[in-house]
Formats: sequence, structure tokens, C-alpha cells
Amino acid sequence: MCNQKGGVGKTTSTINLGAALAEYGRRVLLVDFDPQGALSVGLGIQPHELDQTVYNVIMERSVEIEGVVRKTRVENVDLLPSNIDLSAAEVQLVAEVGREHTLLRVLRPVMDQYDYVLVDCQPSLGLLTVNALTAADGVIIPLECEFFSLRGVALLIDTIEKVRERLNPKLDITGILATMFDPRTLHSKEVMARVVEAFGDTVFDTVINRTVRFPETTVAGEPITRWAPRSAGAAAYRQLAREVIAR
Ligand SMILES: Nc1ncnc2c1ncn2[C@@H]1O[C@H](COP(=O)(O)OP(=O)(O)OP(=O)(O)O)[C@@H](O)[C@H]1O
Repeated sequence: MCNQKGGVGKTTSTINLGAALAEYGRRVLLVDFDPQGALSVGLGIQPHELDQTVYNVIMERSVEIEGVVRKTRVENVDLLPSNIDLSAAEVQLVAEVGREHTLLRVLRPVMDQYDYVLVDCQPSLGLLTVNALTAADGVIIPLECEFFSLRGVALLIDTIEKVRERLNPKLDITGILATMFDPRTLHSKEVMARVVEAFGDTVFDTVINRTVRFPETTVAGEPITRWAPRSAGAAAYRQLAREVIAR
């Protein structure tokens, strides 16, 4: 889940797509790859209380991923948590041999235990994000239905193409996900039309509406599929899960 713009719905989409995939019987690992630890918080975990996180797994050879991955309250959804420690990794990794492949290397031992591994990137195109792109089969780009949302997408796609050429030939854009859509405003519809015009079939049919239900789920520490299972937001992420499975 990648977009260097902040606050576009990366974390919300990682949690809720993961939970929806799990409802369809898929085994899911969520990787919090943002030092803010919002994904961990959104699943009811206090990141600052953790002794070991994804940071220790990628920086310390003696720490094995199996000991750091934890179960969540959601059946079939596990979490590799993160906290502020990860902010040091961006600088520390620069000196490492094979620095772009670090995340892929540490995920490999657990990869066959899951049907989907979703990585929640931080809002930057730095080395941690390049690590996520190097480990991934596909990128989902959440795009806020706001005027400036298309700014920066060209740079993101350029980065994805460079990673595909130089580090990970199988990398693909799985889809572009329109988020924070407000069906009452012409503005949202205009932005959506421009996104479809620019990216065509790459855009998921699923559109995530703007609703206060999502901030509520963060406070509750639960995905929307559990917090408000019959809400439109839960239905939307279930539809997205079906699209992702189909793609
Ligand atoms: N569809 C939505 N409707 C209303 N609020 C939303 C929606 N999706 C996310 N939010 C809220 O917007 C804020 C930012 O969302 P989120 O954390 O998912 O974005 P992000 O791209 O991961 O942010 P960052 O770049 O900081 O990691 C959060 O408070 C979240 O609860």
C-alpha cells in the first residue's frame, strides 16, 4: 500500500482490506512499515510498549521474524508491528549490503504461511518504501478524491518503474484505489473522472467513501468489518477484497 502523500488512506486500507481478505478465508500478514505505527494502533496494539518490532527483525540478524509476528483479535490476521525505532532504519540500512532486499529477505521464512502479505508504507519514497516495492508482487495506490491528489503520482509511478527495472521485474500496479470520495460533491466526482481518464482499468471499481466511521475504528482498534460489519465502509472493503482476489 503505497503513496508518498500523507493521509490518503494507506493504513486504513491495509487494515480493512486485510480483515476483508481474512473473512474470505485468506491467511493474511499485515506489515507495519511506518515508524508512526498507526497500523499497529489500528489493531489495538500500543507500539511504544513493544520490545521488538519490524525494526529489530530487519536490523538484527539474531532476531527471527517468527518471534515478532503476533496474532491480532481478527482471526487469520497476523501483524508485524512497528514503532518509532523504525525511523532509524532508513539511515542505518544505507550502509548494508543488499539494502533494498532486506524486507524481502526477512519475510521469506514466513511467506508460505500466508495467502497475502500487505505492507503499509510510510509517506515517503525513501529506502524503506523501496524495500517494500522490492519485496512485493503488486502495489495498491490509495488516492484521495481531492484536487491535489494526482500531484506526485507521476513520481510514484516513475519510482515503481525504476524498481521494476533494477530490483524486482515481477512488480506490477495491482490497482489504484479512490478513497475519501464524497458522493455529495461535484468536486469528488470531477477528481474521480480525472483519475479514471488518467489510469483507466487500473482503477478499482470499488470506491471508498469519506465517513467518520473510519476514524472511529482507529480509536476502537478494530477493522471496520468488525466494528461496523453492516456499514457501507465494511461492504466497500469486502468488494475491494473480491477485486484483489480476482486480479
Ligand atoms: N474513507 C475515509 N473517510 C474518512 N476518514 C478516513 C477515511 N480513510 C481514512 N480516514 C482517516 O484519515 C486519516 C488518515 O488515514 P490513514 O492513516 O489511513 O492514511 P495514511 O495514508 O496511512 O496516512 P500516513 O501517510 O500518515 O501514513 C485517519 O485519521 C483515518 O482515520
